[in-house]
Amino acid sequence: MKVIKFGGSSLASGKQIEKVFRIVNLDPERKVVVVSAPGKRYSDDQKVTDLLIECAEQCLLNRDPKVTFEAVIERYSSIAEELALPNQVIKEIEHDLSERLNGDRSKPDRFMDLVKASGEDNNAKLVAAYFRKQGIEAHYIDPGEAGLLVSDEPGNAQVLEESYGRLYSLRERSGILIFPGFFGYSKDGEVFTFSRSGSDITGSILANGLKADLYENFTDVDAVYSVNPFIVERPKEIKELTYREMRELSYAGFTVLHDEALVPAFRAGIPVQIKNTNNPSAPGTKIVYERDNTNGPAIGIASDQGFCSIYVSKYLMNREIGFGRKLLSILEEYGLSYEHTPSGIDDVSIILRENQLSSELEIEIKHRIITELHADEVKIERGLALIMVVGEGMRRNVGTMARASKALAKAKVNIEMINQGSSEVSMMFGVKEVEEKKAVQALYDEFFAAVTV
Ligand SMILES: Nc1ncnc2c1ncn2[C@@H]1O[C@H](COP(=O)(O)OP(=O)(O)O)[C@@H](O)[C@H]1O
Ligand SMILES: N[C@@H](CC(=O)OP(=O)(O)O)C(=O)O
Repeated sequence: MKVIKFGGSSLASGKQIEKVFRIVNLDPERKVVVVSAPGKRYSDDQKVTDLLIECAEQCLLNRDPKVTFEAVIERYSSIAEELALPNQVIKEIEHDLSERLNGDRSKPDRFMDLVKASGEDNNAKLVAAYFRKQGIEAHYIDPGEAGLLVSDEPGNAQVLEESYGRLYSLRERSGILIFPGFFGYSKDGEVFTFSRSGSDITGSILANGLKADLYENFTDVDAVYSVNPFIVERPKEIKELTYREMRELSYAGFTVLHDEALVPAFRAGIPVQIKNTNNPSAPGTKIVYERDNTNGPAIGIASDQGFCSIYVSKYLMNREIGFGRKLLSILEEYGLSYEHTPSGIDDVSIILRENQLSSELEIEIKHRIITELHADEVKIERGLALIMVVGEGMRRNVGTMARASKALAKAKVNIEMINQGSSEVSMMFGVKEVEEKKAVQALYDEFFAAVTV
């Protein structure tokens, strides 16, 4: 039995949903279909989830959401029209969304989640109606009834362990099960969504809960490429990679799969296959526990912008017990989360997402580190990009760091910081955002030019 998830790009129009129907029907093992909300039809189109967020924001500001509300309904209507679905389907969607928008707004975060979740919920109902119209037994599944329980963290929910056992009983249901992605229910029966792109997580949870043989994730690219195709032209496709490699890469910028979507499948030992809805015969990329290591030290290079570093130096820092703890507890007091902490004998850098650090907060934190920790120097640098070179092969190949730094030097990219992950499957380079493209290209040429991935 297989769980198959379709992303927003695969459900953006009636034509796309017809492809989804054909793909599901091609393989009788494809029983559980997880759907996202309709995504972009072309590059500057709007995702339904973004429209819903706008709608909820307008309500919270006591503004009339009419125009945005109509834009959402128009997206579903045009899909229904293409698929020749009865108007009743759209009437129900309209009714559902108005009810949500007229609901309790006293807890804005929860209100937002309830509205956001309607994107996938209503799309699942629409897709199920289409499958039935095509003569296939298909059922919309309510995640609450199915037992998908999550923590009550708005916009950032986590699955609760007991969900897995409950979801298993879905195996007994007949027909194709159309399950909305992106959200679950708290123990109090309220809707909470995962973080953005979280339908990938739903698919993985279901694969685990139902003990599926495979979790197929259908998107709009033929494979996971060794580097973001927007940075390097026609990069090499990855045929197979490990959970660990994919987790590092998705966390560091491979948006093709949510970085939290691997753990549930990994824990149950279920392989994940990435495939293209627009080209389903392409073999895609398989994510597995172990792979043959034939491609040299690196399998992929991911990068992302929007980081800053807090550099702290103090003579004899190495001898001061508790310095690191005190430093991190200052950040903790302000609720800041950090990504990396490369360190030397007398200095340490803390890398964090810069959108967490306003200029007022920057001044306050700097002041506290100097006065409370008696640091010699504190420097905050913004506009950094982090580049992650990832590969299980690094453990076996000597000199990978030397090759990477030499390639960056040759391209005249200044390395702001280096961090070798303790997992030994990744190394991180911090560079100025303006140098990101050049740096990624240089590393790609170094590690992939002569390699079959
Ligand atoms: N290394 C990579 N390999 C493949 N796609 C990538 C990579 N890095 C970023 N992407 C982007 O991920 C996109 C697919 O993910 P996403 O937009 O979330 O799709 P979906 O709508 O199917 O959920 C691709 O269109 C591509 O632009
Ligand atoms: N629709 C939600 C969840 C999701 O997973 O979407 P997509 O499959 O289009 O990335 C979002 O946009 O965040």
